[in-house]
This record gives sequence, C-alpha cells and structure tokens, in this order.
Amino acid sequence: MTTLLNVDNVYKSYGSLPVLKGISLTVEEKETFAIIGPNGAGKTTLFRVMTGEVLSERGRITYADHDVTGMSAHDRVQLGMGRTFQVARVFPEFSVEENIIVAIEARLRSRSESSLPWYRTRPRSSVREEAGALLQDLDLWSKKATEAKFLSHGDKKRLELGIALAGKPQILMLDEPTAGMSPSDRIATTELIIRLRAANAMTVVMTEHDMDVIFGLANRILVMNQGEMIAIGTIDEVRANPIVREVYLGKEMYGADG
Ligand SMILES: Nc1ncnc2c1ncn2[C@@H]1O[C@H](COP(=O)(O)OP(=O)(O)OP(=O)(O)O)[C@@H](O)[C@H]1O
Repeated sequence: MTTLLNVDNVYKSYGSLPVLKGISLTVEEKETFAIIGPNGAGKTTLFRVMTGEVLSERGRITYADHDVTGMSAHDRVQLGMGRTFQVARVFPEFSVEENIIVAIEARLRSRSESSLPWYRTRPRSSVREEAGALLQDLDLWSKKATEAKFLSHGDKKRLELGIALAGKPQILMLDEPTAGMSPSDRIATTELIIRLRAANAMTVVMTEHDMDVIFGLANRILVMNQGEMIAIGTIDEVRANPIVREVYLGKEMYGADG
C-alpha cells in the first residue's frame, strides 16, 4: 500500500481553546478513510487542516510526497485534492450542465491542458462530451438544463460531487456528504460514491455523522473526542474498542445487543 496523505502530530487552537491536540493519521491510496466523533470533537477543523482552509500550528502534512503543511487550499486542489462542503457550493444561476462545464474548464486551464482564455475555449465539444458523461454517471442528465438553485438538496449535493469530480482529483475530500438528506437520498448517495470511487480509482477522506453511510463506505475510521484521537482502525477494530464504546457511540453503532 502507498500512503497518499500523512498527517503527523497536528495541533490547532481557536484562541485559548485547543481543538486539535496532536492528531496523526495516514490515508492509503484507494482507501476510504472516515473521521467521526461527537459534536465539537474537532472533525471539521481536522478536515479543514487537511484541505488547507485552516493551517495547523504544529505538525506536518504531506500529500503524495509534497509537504503541504503551509500550502493554500487552492494549491492543494492543483495537486489533486478535490473537495465538497457541508453546504453544497454551486453556481445557483447556472444550469446543472454549465456548473459542470465551468469546473471542467477550470481544470483544463489550471493544469495547462489549454492555454486559451476561457471565453475562447468554451464550449468545446470535448468539454460538453465530458460533462455529459459525468452527468450520466451522477444521474443528473435529465436535469442538465435546470438552474442549480431549483435543485433539491440531494441533487445539489450530487452536483457538487460532480463539480469536485470534474477536477479529476486523486483524493476526494467529502465533508458530511449526506448532511440534511432524507434516508432514501442517503442510500442513493452512498451507492453513488461507491460507484464513482470504483470508476475513478479514487481515494476518499470523509467526515460523516450517519453510521450507515460510514459502514457502507469506510475502510478505516478515526474516532475523535475533544480534539484527541480515541481510536483509529478498521470498522471492526473501532467497534470493538472499549473506549469508543464508553465515550462515544452507544447503541447506534452496536445495535440492540451492543
Ligand atoms: N472558526 C472557529 N473559531 C472559533 N472556534 C471554533 C471555530 N471553528 C470551530 N471552533 C470550535 O472548535 C471546536 C471543534 O469544532 P469542529 O467544528 O471542528 O468540531 P466537529 O467535530 O466538526 O463538530 P460538529 O460535529 O458539530 O460539526 C468546537 O468547540 C467549535 O466551537
């Protein structure tokens, strides 16, 4: 196995509040790694430290052999780290298809696959074709002409996933991909991520509250509590961990006999 992302002894405080107290983890190529924990545990802060939206005060982060510790979020995206947000970020006035096209064009420009300015490249037929294929994969083809602001919550999250995929990331960072979704949308989104992950040979890092989604997707899990790591391992290892049982998850994780 090849390590793609390495977080080594990372600390972060907000004012006098320590939020990350020495977090270390590795994410191996093609695995899905989930971060879980109760509210306020520090999951989102750790996620942001990994994506570069927040810089850590101590520790080191490497991604594909690059030291990215002090690197901006934008530069990390250029290296192949794609991400989605808890609240989907799409261009509301653009159609579904235009949102995807803009994202593909951004990739083409930033990776020097095209040297022309955007207004001279669009809409190239190859870009339209790529957008069409992605929309089919996302089951959004029938809504391609719909303005994004009119999409349901689930479809908006799906579109945001497509925007991230249009950047052809090597690692996809998903911040609560099923937040606010109905149970049926959650199942559909889990299945979609499984499908897209296989088709694109992607590594995934995610935060998520829903245990069914975690169990459906993750290979390994980090459990956090109050800025600390309380367990890290496979689903079975984490389930069997007595500290996790005591501190955090309770019945939901173990079923009625747990
Ligand atoms: N920008 C900020 N400024 C000050 N305090 C913050 C900031 N962001 C987070 N915090 C605090 O840091 C702690 C950890 O927050 P964080 O959002 O990382 O936890 P979380 O595990 O993602 O929680 P949740 O499950 O509720 O999203 C909380 O006490 C929170 O109030």
